[in-house]
Amino acid sequence: MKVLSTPDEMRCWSDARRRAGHSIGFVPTMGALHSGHMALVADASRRCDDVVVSIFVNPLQFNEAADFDSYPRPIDDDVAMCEAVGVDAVYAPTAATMYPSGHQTRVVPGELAEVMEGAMRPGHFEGVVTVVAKLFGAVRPDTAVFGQKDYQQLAIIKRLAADLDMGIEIIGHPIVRETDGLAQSSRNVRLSADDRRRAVAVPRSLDAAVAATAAGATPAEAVAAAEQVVAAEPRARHEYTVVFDASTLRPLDSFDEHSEPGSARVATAVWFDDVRLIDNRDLFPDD
Ligand SMILES: Nc1ncnc2c1ncn2[C@@H]1O[C@H](COP(=O)(O)OP(=O)(O)OP(=O)(O)O)[C@@H](O)[C@H]1O
Ligand SMILES: CC(C)(CO)[C@@H](O)C(=O)[O-]
Ligand code: BAL
Repeated sequence: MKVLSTPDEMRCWSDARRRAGHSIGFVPTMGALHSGHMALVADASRRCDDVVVSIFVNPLQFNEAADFDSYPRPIDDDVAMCEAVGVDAVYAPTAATMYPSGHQTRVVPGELAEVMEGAMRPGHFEGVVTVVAKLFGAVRPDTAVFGQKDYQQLAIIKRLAADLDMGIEIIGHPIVRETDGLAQSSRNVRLSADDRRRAVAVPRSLDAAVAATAAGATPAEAVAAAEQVVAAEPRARHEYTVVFDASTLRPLDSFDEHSEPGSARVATAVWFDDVRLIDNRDLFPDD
């Protein structure tokens, strides 16, 4: 497995693979890898001949300096994990390589970035879309796999690839959960043992929204059912719960045209101390 650290090295590797007739699958990450990331890698390797994983904690997408500083960075473990599952190349540039002095171009996302995470984290998606465009430019993948855990990010990146004619297939991989239902996330390691147990309130709140919807609730009632579960957990600080159209991400007032699987979702953000957890679910699951 190759570990590459500049865009030129990355492009050169990728061009050679493509000349050899290989297709390239790409999994962009910020490191602190867990089995959720490994599921994305497995997905990419089923679809493509070679798999590239990028590891870069992108300063441009952090709207809080403390969150950036405390983001876990176990780079040696991450590289070992990639090697163990047969990743072909890790792209791990430094911030100075990605954003050398004089770097000034930004990619601006559209309306999809204005709600939920975009409303709560000003500038976040401009940072995400800019770095993903740069990573795509260095890796030049045929296919890129993103997690549905960051559902809004996935929708925005699908638009990025389509709107900028990138010719890259964007795949959304289902959320990988711990046995108690908590979505796997790099930030989970920052929860205390007690908060980790209590954090199950986050997926349970989404379960409550799904159950309420199945019982005929309106979107507002489904949100209230979810919020009630979080409110019952004294260590949790609720930030938002939204029921939205799965394609446009617009909040829903009614389910009149949204009763099919995949048509409407619920998303939430909840804090435990200084750790912010996000999660989302299909409101009309077909299982
Ligand atoms: N539990 C999961 N299931 C599916 N995909 C996931 C999961 N966790 C992360 N991903 C995906 O992995 C990719 C890289 O995410 P990232 O490196 O930010 O990890 P993370 O666990 O989401 O960390 P955090 O949310 O704490 O920043 C993203 O496409 C993300 O959606
Ligand atoms: C896509 C991404 C790697 C861009 O930094 C990041 O937002 C993430 O890990 O989801
Ligand atoms: N996985 C989302 C990246 C972020 O929280 O910045």
